[in-house]
Amino acid sequence: MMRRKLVAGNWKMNGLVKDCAFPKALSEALNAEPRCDVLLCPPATLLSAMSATKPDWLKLGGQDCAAQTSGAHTGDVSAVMLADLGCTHVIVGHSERRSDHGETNETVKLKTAAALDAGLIPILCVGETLDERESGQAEDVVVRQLLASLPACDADRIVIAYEPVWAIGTGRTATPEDAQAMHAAIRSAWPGRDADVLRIVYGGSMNPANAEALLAQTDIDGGLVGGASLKPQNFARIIQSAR
Ligand SMILES: O=C(CO)COP(=O)(O)O
Repeated sequence: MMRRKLVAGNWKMNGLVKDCAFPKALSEALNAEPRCDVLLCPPATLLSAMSATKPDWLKLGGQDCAAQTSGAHTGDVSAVMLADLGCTHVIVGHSERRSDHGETNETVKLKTAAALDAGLIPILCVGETLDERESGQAEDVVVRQLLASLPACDADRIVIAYEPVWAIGTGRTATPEDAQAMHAAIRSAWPGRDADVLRIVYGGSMNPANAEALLAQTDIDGGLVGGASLKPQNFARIIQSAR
């Protein structure tokens, strides 16, 4: 099964209006249209401006969405609002949302369902802590987290991001072999019969130096890139390593 790779940038809480020049700089750094899907998830404040100026091949996504569609939820942004701005994807259940905002698997499941209802492709994040890995429970923890956060869904309507918590922003990456083993475990745990079309991307200190080896693994269908997506040159080199 050939799954088209997806390289996504998660800017987290970084980026000001001046950074809307990023898509142009990225196009220049790439030189040619990418051979994989490329997604950028800037902060919600920049989505409208970027949506107006981005090239067609660059997809836009939110970093989170509310579980509800609209109403009295001060400060929240709904999946419908993201779709309205031209977003095609939204990250849900990132470990920073789980820890900063106390999001549970149940919350993440509702948000994932809201994204699907709005016609967005959720990028559902799962990952173990260092303690969980060192005590040999990583695969069990991740599979349990996935099944508890996943609403009924076809595999071609969702992306799973495996992001080991200990690898996020630490400069410490999972080895290609460990990441491959986890991605294979996620694929075997997929509850539907369509697991072969499920895209599973890796996140956690992915950079231009380690991307190629990670992306060459059979079950690694792309990357969710934090820090290295902030500079057009770095992000372009990761995109170029995805074939
Ligand atoms: O959390 C991440 C992407 O969602 C990964 O962040 P870093 O690439 O900065 O480690």
